[in-house]
Amino acid sequence: MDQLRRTMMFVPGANAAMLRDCTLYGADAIMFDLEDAVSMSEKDTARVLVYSALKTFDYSSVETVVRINALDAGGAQDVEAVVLGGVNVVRLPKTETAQDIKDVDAVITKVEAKYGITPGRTHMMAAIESAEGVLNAREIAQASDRMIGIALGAEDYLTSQKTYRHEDGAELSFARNYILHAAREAGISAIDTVYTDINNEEGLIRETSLIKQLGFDGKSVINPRQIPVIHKIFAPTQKQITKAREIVAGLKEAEAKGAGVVAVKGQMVDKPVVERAQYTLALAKASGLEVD
Ligand SMILES: CC(C)(COP(=O)(O)OP(=O)(O)OC[C@H]1O[C@@H](n2cnc3c(N)ncnc32)[C@H](O)[C@@H]1OP(=O)(O)O)[C@@H](O)C(=O)NCCC(=O)NCCSC(=O)C[C@@](O)(CC(=O)O)C(=O)O
Ligand SMILES: [Mg+2]
Repeated sequence: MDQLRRTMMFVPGANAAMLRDCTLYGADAIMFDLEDAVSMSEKDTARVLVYSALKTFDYSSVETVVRINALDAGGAQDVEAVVLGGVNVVRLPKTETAQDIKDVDAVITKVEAKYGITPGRTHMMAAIESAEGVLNAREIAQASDRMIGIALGAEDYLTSQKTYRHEDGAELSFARNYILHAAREAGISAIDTVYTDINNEEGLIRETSLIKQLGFDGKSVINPRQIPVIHKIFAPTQKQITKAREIVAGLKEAEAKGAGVVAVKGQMVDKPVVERAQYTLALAKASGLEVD
């Protein structure tokens, strides 16, 4: 299956201990932050620390992402440092237009050429954090071949919308659905926003269940305690795994008989049902569950 992105954990770039220990908690991706989790006075230090961490520590068990600053606020230096450090994905915050992505793409292309790095090796993703960004999500998602995902940044987005987080998430409904459609149209990942109330496990479960139901690939997280909660919700249940196995076996039987459609325990099984079953089994396997 595609790269698992159930959890993408923000790690403040100026915190050396967190940079060292962040792989211990089992997140699918680690997102080193050079933007809002770093004070203005620590921006240069954080850039150097993240570069050194990428060069020094073994992050091979995770996907590495760096949230850079805007290009006119130190972002160009951020890109040079982290592309040279070998990061997997550069995340642009507060993306408003496709041109924002093209501009960062051009800087990455220059840096890859300057240091003899395989062209296109560095991937990109966009965080969408404003009304303009949401409305341009389709063009943003397709702005570069480097794009692997788009994410909602709800804290900034809701500030721009003149509202705040509510329990039922109604205020995020349009942005979530639009971003998800834009990601699916482009064939890239859709990552939901952070849940900031770190001691509220019930709220995290409610929000994660909702975004999984919508079809998101995962969430940005800010604290290691959120990771197992989210992974548990994304893991298929034993009942879903059993059903998926029956469907895949049913298809094999149908193929052997030369039929395109078959009924498994009273349910019609055709191509989309089989694709979903195969995805369930791949997700179960990736979640470390027994599938055979
Ligand atoms: C919240 C808190 C201070 C709580 O700390 P506490 O220490 O009370 O937590 P504890 O649970 O006690 O920690 C137990 C152990 O885990 C270690 N540990 C904790 N967190 C860790 C971590 N993240 N990475 C690695 N290690 C970690 C800790 O060091 C300790 O290690 P040890 O001492 O060895 O036991 C801490 O988590 C934290 O700083 N989080 C990151 C915050 C952040 O990055 N915000 C910016 C991104 S959002 C944004 O910008 C909005 C957005 O832009 C988003 C979008 O765009 O998507 C939008 O607009 O919506
Ligand atoms: Mg933000």
